[in-house]
Amino acid sequence: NQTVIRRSGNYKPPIWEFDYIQSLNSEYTGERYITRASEMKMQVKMMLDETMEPLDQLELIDNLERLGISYHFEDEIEQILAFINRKYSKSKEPKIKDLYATALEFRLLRQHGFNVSQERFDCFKNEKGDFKPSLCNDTKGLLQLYEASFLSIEGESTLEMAREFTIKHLEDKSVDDVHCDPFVHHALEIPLHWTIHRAEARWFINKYEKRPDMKPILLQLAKLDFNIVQATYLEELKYVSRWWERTCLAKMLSFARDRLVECFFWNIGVLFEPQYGFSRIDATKVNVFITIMDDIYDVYGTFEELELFTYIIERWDVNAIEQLPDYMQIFYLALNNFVNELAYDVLREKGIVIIPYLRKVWTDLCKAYFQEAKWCLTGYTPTMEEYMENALISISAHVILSHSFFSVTNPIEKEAIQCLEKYPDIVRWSATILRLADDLATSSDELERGDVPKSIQCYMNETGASEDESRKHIRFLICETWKKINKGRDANCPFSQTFIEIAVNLARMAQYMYQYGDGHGIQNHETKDRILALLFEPIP
Ligand SMILES: CC1(C)[C@@H]2CC[C@@]1(C)[C@@H](OP(=O)([O-])OP(=O)([O-])[O-])C2
Ligand SMILES: [Mg+2]
Ligand SMILES: [Mg+2]
Ligand SMILES: [Mg+2]
Ligand SMILES: [Mg+2]
Ligand SMILES: [Mg+2]
Repeated sequence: NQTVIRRSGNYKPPIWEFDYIQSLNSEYTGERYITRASEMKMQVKMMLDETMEPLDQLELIDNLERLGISYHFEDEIEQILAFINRKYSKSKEPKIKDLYATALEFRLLRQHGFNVSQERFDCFKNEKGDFKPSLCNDTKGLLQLYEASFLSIEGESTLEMAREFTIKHLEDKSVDDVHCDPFVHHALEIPLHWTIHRAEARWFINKYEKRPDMKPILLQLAKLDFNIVQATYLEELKYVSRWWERTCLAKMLSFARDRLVECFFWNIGVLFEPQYGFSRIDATKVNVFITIMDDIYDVYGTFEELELFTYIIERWDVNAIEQLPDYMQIFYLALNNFVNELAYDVLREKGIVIIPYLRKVWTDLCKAYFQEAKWCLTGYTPTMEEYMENALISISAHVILSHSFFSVTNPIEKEAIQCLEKYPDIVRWSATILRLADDLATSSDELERGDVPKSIQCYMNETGASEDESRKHIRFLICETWKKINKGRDANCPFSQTFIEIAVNLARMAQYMYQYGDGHGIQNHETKDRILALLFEPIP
């Protein structure tokens, strides 16, 4: 047979090898730490009960959330916020005029699903309807108004104006005064509403320690809980790393990205609560299979091989495996085994057969990949609409979220599956942010190596915009999609709050992973440092 020319992704080997991962141990797995943490949680529960002043309650809740320990006190927090929400709507006394308190209360209520109106900020506008310039001296208030503005939905002009007003004045501060409040730099990097819990906790714990009003019990519980949860993650990582080693897929498919730790890391952003360990392990396997399949289509497979592979996957015909080239045979069998194992666990625990649904999402993914391969082969640049219709599938969010849905949902209701199959809004919006954040970070390398034109290039081709203008437009689309996510929370799909949070966290994790370029494929030092801080190094 003629020599086949194959592209290469020039991917570097993994930073952390199997033996290193297996050598990792955390002291925080001991029973005594769990006991100690439970005692401290009781003290914090009492603190929540004894705090009566609304602003103190709001600040305590905000600190618990930023310290990463609010998930232990969800009921108490909901009760306090519901009371504050009821009280506000009834109270006759003049509304609080303090921007900091108003914005903090607004953000926390919106974050927890209370539909409070943006009109609360009208008292901070002048007769022209602009925010009073005098506010730009109130850094604390500006910061809270900035964070609150990211809870906006479409058409909320006051919050849109608040975002522009606060970004302008906060950027001026961070440029003028290098030693300005580290919270300003941190906020301008990523707004709170878009950050993942574990990353914010790791950063905020250090800052909280230096605060004059720091409460020692909160700091100690936050550190201990962070380290206990990290020890849980480490055991899961070692477990799934043994699975990965046993498959030998990294060796046999050496053209693909070997990124087990990164594939696991995605899941501490998406599904961080300790009790979801098995879901994180399965979700890591899903990410590993997607990453390899993506490289089979983007990098290594010849067009004929891809055509045959797509044909066989569409029929999910394991007997036809003989027709595939060796590297596709081993991959397909590994994927088939994984799908069957997951389906077996769900049948045993939840009494429902999910094989047809899993095969469908993998098939849809392959067809979307093959569509991109055809455009790449013919050199066709799709319109933005054509590209996005296909790229919302090829970014694999529906595969990731479908597996998570079956893993965390119990009982699994038929109408929820039917809603999931129709590619519901919450999945589409999460996919949109994942796709756009991915393209912003990975498209330059992908085009250099040879790949389908991505959203940036499609928009440039369609509108004549420059690359900078196109990237700005993509970032604008991410903001607009967040407004849909913010509104869509009370969508009438019968999904659990847990699943909706997972879908929203996938969007957050995408922006986090791609914040400084391709953190997944190129393994930039920011992602490496973050993995060390969140996964390997306990807080001292
Ligand atoms: C899990 C993922 C987010 C999905 C598959 C691997 C990824 C890290 C990313 O990889 P990429 O090559 O950038 O995907 P695409 O741009 O080729 O669709 C797309
Ligand atoms: Mg939760
Ligand atoms: Mg790719
Ligand atoms: Mg691809
Ligand atoms: Mg990409
Ligand atoms: Mg790629």
